[in-house]
Amino acid sequence: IMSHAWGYGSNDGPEKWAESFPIANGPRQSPIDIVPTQAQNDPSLKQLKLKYDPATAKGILNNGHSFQVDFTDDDNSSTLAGGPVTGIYRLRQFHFHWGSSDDKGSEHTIAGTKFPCELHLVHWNTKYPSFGEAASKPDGLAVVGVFLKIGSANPRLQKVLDALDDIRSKGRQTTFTNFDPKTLLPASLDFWTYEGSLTTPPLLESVTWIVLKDTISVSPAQMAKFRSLLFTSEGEAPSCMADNFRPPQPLKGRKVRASFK
Ligand SMILES: NS(=O)(=O)c1ccc(C(=O)N2CCc3cc(O)c(O)cc3[C@H]2c2ccccc2)cc1
Ligand SMILES: [Zn+2]
Repeated sequence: IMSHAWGYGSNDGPEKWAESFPIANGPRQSPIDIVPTQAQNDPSLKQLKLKYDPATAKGILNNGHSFQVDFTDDDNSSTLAGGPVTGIYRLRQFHFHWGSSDDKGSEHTIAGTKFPCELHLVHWNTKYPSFGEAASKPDGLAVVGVFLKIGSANPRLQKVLDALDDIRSKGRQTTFTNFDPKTLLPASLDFWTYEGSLTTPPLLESVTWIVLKDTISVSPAQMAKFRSLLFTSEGEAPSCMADNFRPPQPLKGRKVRASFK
């Protein structure tokens, strides 16, 4: 069968995904609206341990939905452990979701507040042989979410943003080496956590979400750089890559825990 081309437009966007991916209406879908006053502090949550080796950075790709920086994941050089997870998860890639204007763009929201951009660092559980295997298991993936807030220009984003000129259209990729994603994280690793899913098709319910409470800054000019990318391939009528976010999904009884008071 034709692989269903999904997107973020009115004909192929989040309101249509359930037609090809019925799990879109499942019990543990992401993102969600996080309501801090309803999150329960869990003292049993361990400190988040992120160990990233800049040498594992490999390339940067425009995949037609976002852009992602890919990492070599054939050993435990770049890993996540602690926090809400058991065992060791390997960093696979990071990517972003953003809006066409600064008043929207994030996938998770905080008591209804939207941020202009959200960073996702995707890790897979090494108890499984590969990312693809892990992606279909309930404890297969762990994604760290970081909100970007409009403020002063963030110098740590610059290397990523400068690479976007080479991957303007869908399918373009270029090498991207010697980059430490830890430089993209806020000072505090305080987090909320809940059991959820991929926020893009196939929407697999395999993600332990770890959403950081603190934000990192991004300037309006830097946001404009994100919006200079295209959803479309070279030769197609150009369509600006923006509003590539899924709206919050029903909590369906799930508990959100906080690592902090
Ligand atoms: N937003 S998110 O939930 O953090 C997310 C995490 C991982 C992925 C991911 O790495 N992949 C692999 C590349 C890919 C390409 C697609 O065109 C697509 O529709 C989905 C993905 C997902 C994916 C993950 C797991 C199984 C299949 C695909 C995507 C989104
Ligand atoms: Zn994402």
